[in-house]
Amino acid sequence: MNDHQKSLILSSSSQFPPPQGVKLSYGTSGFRADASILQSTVFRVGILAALRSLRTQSVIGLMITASHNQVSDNGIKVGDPSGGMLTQDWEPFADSIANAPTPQELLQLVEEFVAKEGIRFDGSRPAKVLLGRDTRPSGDSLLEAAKQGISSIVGASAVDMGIVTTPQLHWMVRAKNKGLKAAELDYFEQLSSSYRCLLDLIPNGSKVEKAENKLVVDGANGVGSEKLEGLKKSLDGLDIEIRNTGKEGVLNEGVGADFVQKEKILPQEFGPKDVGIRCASLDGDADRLVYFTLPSESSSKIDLVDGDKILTLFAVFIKEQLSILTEGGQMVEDGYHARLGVIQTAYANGASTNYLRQLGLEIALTPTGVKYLHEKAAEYDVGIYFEANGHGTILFSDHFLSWLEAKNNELASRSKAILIHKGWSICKWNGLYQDLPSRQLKVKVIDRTAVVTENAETIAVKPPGIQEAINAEIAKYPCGRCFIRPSGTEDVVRVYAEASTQEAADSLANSVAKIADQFLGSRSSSSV
Ligand SMILES: CC(=O)N[C@H]1[C@@H](OP(=O)(O)O)O[C@H](CO)[C@@H](O)[C@@H]1O
Ligand SMILES: [Mg+2]
Repeated sequence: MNDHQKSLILSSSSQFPPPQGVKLSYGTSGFRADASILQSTVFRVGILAALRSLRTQSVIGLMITASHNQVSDNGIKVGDPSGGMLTQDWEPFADSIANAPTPQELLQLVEEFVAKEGIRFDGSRPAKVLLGRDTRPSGDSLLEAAKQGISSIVGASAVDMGIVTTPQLHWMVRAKNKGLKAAELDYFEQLSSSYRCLLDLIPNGSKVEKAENKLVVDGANGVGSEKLEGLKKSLDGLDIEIRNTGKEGVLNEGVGADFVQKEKILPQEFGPKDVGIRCASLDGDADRLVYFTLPSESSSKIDLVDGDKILTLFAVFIKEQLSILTEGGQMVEDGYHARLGVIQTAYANGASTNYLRQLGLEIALTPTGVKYLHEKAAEYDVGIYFEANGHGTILFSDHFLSWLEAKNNELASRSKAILIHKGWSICKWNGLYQDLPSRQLKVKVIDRTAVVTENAETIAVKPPGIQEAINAEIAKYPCGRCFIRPSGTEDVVRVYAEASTQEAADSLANSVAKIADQFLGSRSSSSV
């Protein structure tokens, strides 16, 4: 690092003093806090992104969003060259620079890290960072802070992709690094043409009834609604109505995937007229999707088709596809066995895990957060991961894809039979298994980091004695399951409970919330 570079970091960072008395950490999905205290953090993550770009000699993504959090919060997360999340190896550096009290200390941390990582400033391939943001009003000024951080690294450039969804930004970063077209229209084109390819596998058009074709989407009053409007234009034959577009309501307030999944009631703007119709909810940055239907006009209680059910549908379908390929000993002939893995977190409904296990699937459990699930899924030839709240995707290994390409003709002619065979409605899909009743609570404690967990967050090892107290409660409930963990996106401890009836799940969650209060010191608790 030359003197010019050092003085650039010192002078620009003096414009962004860190907030006093606050310790931020790169949580489940980047930094999140009240937007008013994030300028300095976002500026510093801008520096980190430019360094990551130099280190990987690739384009890096920065997304300014607080997803499902309330509108006054914001946050920032880094996207790695592959389109995934920032490698976890860099998170300690993110934490340390975010909390460095002075420009001099910040510079020292950067210098040490640059030396450790062997980052070179020879100008051969300058840093490039793609920036995206959700619809939060604080997004504009945080975007400026990120740009300032990026331009504190000599030669680095920031490309503003505007208001985009989180999946769009990840896709754009990946496409850029593969030398492919990476504009928003290219994204829509890829999604719609892939969808058309799937439909083309069904001879004589779709078997789905006209009424089943209608989909009403709750856009969470966020970015997803506008983007879905754009995508709709290139999607023929799908009858999509979008509500909660943000023109009137407030982001994530009584709307969106997080609300729907945790409250299990209709979001705003939905009502008795929607009985029996297939509905879906996105979250604030449109990287979560859950489906639901309203079974009866007399109540706003919904039948939820959550991330676990989406995962199950994919798992059933892909397992069938793989077994077709095995028929006739084809895979054996090749000496190749594709490994299919299903990845869940402790929040997965126990009934889904049982169902998947009965199908003979290999199931892995990771801590909460896409970064953990994605990493685990990448260990398989086909890795399917979903959080119960609707984050997820399917990963195919390069090896599997090239093997599949070689078998292309064979697969195309056989897979038609499977799709015709299905022709499922949302009710049929939902009926794959019955969810166990569950309840989530948040407990506001004095210091949530006092809770330390193990075994994919299913056991609290600190504070001492808390797990024993929780176990004693669980033992009182048939089919009871319960765990606590500190949230990585909000200043709360989360309680999750499952039991054989809703009353029992509620009561177990409430008792364990009280235990959390007693051990950790409460600041008052609330549901969901
Ligand atoms: C119980 C729950 O839904 N937790 C969510 C939530 O994380 P917490 O660390 O629980 O606050 O936000 C994450 C990011 O959106 C998401 O990945 C995760 O599943
Ligand atoms: Mg989100």
